[in-house]
Amino acid sequence: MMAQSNDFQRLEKRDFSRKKLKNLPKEVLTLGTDVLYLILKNNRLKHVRGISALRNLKELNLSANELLEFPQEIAQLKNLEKLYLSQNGITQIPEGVFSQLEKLQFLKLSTNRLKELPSDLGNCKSLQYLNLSNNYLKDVKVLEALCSLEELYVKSNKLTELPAALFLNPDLTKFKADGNPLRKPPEEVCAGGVKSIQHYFNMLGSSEQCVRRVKTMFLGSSMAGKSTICYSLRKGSPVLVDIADRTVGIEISEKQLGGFSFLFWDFAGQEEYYFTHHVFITPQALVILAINLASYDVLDPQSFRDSVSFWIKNVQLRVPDAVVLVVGTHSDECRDEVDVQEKKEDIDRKIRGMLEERKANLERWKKNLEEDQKDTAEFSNQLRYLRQCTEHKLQVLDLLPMDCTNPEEIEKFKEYILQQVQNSDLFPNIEKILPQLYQEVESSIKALKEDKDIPEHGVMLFEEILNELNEKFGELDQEDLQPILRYLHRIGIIVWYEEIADLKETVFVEPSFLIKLFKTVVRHDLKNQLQSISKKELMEEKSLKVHQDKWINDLVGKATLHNTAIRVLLRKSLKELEIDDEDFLNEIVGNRSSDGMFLGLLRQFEICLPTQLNSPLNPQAPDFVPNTKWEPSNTSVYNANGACLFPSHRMDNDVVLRYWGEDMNDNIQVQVYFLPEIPHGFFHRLIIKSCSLYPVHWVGKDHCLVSTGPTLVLFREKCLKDDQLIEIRCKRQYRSANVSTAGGELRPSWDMILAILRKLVELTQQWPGLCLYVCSPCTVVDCDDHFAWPDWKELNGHDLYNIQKDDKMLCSNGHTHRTELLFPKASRTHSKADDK
Ligand SMILES: Nc1nc2c(ncn2[C@@H]2O[C@H](COP(=O)(O)OP(=O)(O)OP(=O)(O)O)[C@@H](O)[C@H]2O)c(=O)[nH]1
Repeated sequence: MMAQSNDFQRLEKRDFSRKKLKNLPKEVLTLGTDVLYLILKNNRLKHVRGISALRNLKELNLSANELLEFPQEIAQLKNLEKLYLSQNGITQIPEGVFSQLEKLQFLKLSTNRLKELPSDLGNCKSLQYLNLSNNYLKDVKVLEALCSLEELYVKSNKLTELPAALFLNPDLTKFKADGNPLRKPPEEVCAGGVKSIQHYFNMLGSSEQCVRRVKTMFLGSSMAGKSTICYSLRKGSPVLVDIADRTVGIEISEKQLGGFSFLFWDFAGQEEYYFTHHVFITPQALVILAINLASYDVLDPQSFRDSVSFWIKNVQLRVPDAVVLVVGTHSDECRDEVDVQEKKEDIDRKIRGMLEERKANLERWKKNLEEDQKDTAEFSNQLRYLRQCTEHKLQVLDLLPMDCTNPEEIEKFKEYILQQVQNSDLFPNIEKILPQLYQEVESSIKALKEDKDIPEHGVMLFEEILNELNEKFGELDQEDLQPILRYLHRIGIIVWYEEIADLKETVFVEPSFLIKLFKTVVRHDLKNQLQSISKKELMEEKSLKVHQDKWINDLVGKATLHNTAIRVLLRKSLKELEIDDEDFLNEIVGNRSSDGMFLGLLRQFEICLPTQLNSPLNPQAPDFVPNTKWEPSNTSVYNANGACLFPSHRMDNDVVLRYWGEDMNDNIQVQVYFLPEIPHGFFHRLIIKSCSLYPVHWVGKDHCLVSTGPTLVLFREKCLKDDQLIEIRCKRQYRSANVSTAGGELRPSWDMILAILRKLVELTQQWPGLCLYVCSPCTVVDCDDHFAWPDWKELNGHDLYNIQKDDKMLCSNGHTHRTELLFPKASRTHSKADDK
């Protein structure tokens, strides 16, 4: 009975993916009415003539092919419930197809070249899932009629407005629209989810306002003159900033100039603050890059790297669609006009060179892929992805020399900025439509700060803000305030982590206070800070000199900072900020039995890794080694509960290499290449993310080792022939001869590698300008060929084990490999597909 039903199912469901098909083979066309599910993804199909013969099809998967025209015959597949057409080059959908597909529930059309939708798409009354992301759509009004829609994705299109009626449908619960030039509702409202959008449209009904806001970020090395320009623009005349008033972290302010509202973010130049940038650097921004011309040296390549290219690459990775105004400050301190001109030309030329180089590198990657056509599916997937990367265009304007002490030049600079933001080629959509209430709440919060109705640190309970605002607005309730605060958080005016249980009641009305707090532990001179703790300060946390010595030793030796030390340092810096409200201090600092808000924030920002201090009974402590007798490395004088590991403080890889040993040729290996480079701080965050999955881990400077049971996985930063990459390696476990050596044995290794890869890909979301290339190298000595991973972009939510079907793979130099050593692959006996 069982066998019969399996046969029957096999007839119903046919999988022809990755067969390098250019036409539908006879074998498919003659399947007739028996087949219900047909998978043709990852082929090279340009058309599917004859498909209408498969009249009973319920599911058709044509994703990742080379279709340029929508296959009209699909209109005759009246039983179709699921249709996949993503990753093709379809430019147009004819009218009259979708009105025929009454049973269609699922439609995936992402990553095509659609500019318009057919008007009869609205007739698909059964449609529950629709994905139109990565197209060129300007209008989705037709979707209003889709009354059963539950999930809708329209990311990365050209949408400026969303139809309000779409959100009247109570079933629509999942919606994503990032990467669109939206004005109504603005992207920041959409990021808050369907409920926020519904609230926005409800509020808009009564009144609306047009806001022309320019998010302006001042970047550049320390002392370049960022604060000077920012303050001077605000005041309208030169403001000389005292060195003692250097920016700590970030300062946020707003200024009305020529009908535009400029929201200024003045970032501190010191590298220590770099980790906070991702919180504030947002899409569609104007970046003012300050470069000190007086100290710039045309002959020293390091000078360009430190003061220009580091920052441009940073912006390019984080905000690939930004406009960068380059300002050469301190021109008055240069030798003469000729010197200024020479430096200007040098910087402009080198910036152009840099941007060209990135383009050329992408082209080189593309060419490599084109030459390497051995597996067409992976080739076209990677190529499509590279094409997407090249679509981002960072615009860097020529350098403007400036003497920030000269009132005329400040005035000229103001005019220059206004001229640029009015240029619709550079800033196509500065206008945003907002309900009046959103604006009113924003200005009321500002007024509360100015009138000192709230404490200077700006840390408030949600309830407190609501009460304060209610005095003004009367009937404002929680449901109204939530989406508005969500929006202000996305804009960067406040910080509110509503998704974190411990923080959801707290709103940071002064985001810069948060960064000042981080400065307590994120600093180069942390050791000096620990040394400077006084006896009295130690006593407050019931600590002794001997503890202080241990804190210093553990910081230097293990890059860990004890939680008690953090509490002492934090208490000290809060006092320096003149915060003496004891309840508030306790809430932020915490105590021996409860963590305090600060530790939660450190975790949220992924600045450090919470770890346990050594304890004789704790096999989860950092130096526990699997399969060996557990012995504590020392018996701590201090047995408080926890500490934080700062990967950036690690100086070498000794501890990692001690447990890893030698690299072996039979290691399972995956390489992830980064273009243009691995972002600053990326690897440390990857360590923090990965180690939180595996409590047994060892952290080094640019190596990290994680383990579960006997399985060890190493990942490290590397540079190979000028290319930067992260390599993930796993040691093979060899079992006794009577155990099958089929793929199942490799599953624990692949599971760990995939877990780290997933974290890596998750992290790259914060750098939309980054290009990745994922591959497994040929492991034969001296062979430099590699096997590209076709589906790494689908790491989340897909079972990669079932993707590769062949048992063996051949590299271009003729070396044969078992597929399960190169890709996650289910063994024949364990394949889920076979079970189905
Ligand atoms: N002579 C002259 N001095 C300038 C000019 N621009 C800035 N300065 C001075 O340079 C010093 C540093 O300027 P800031 O504006 O604080 O520099 P910053 O880039 O904000 O520095 P960080 O806060 O450390 O990131 C201050 O003393 C300014 O007065 C300029 O064009 N000419």
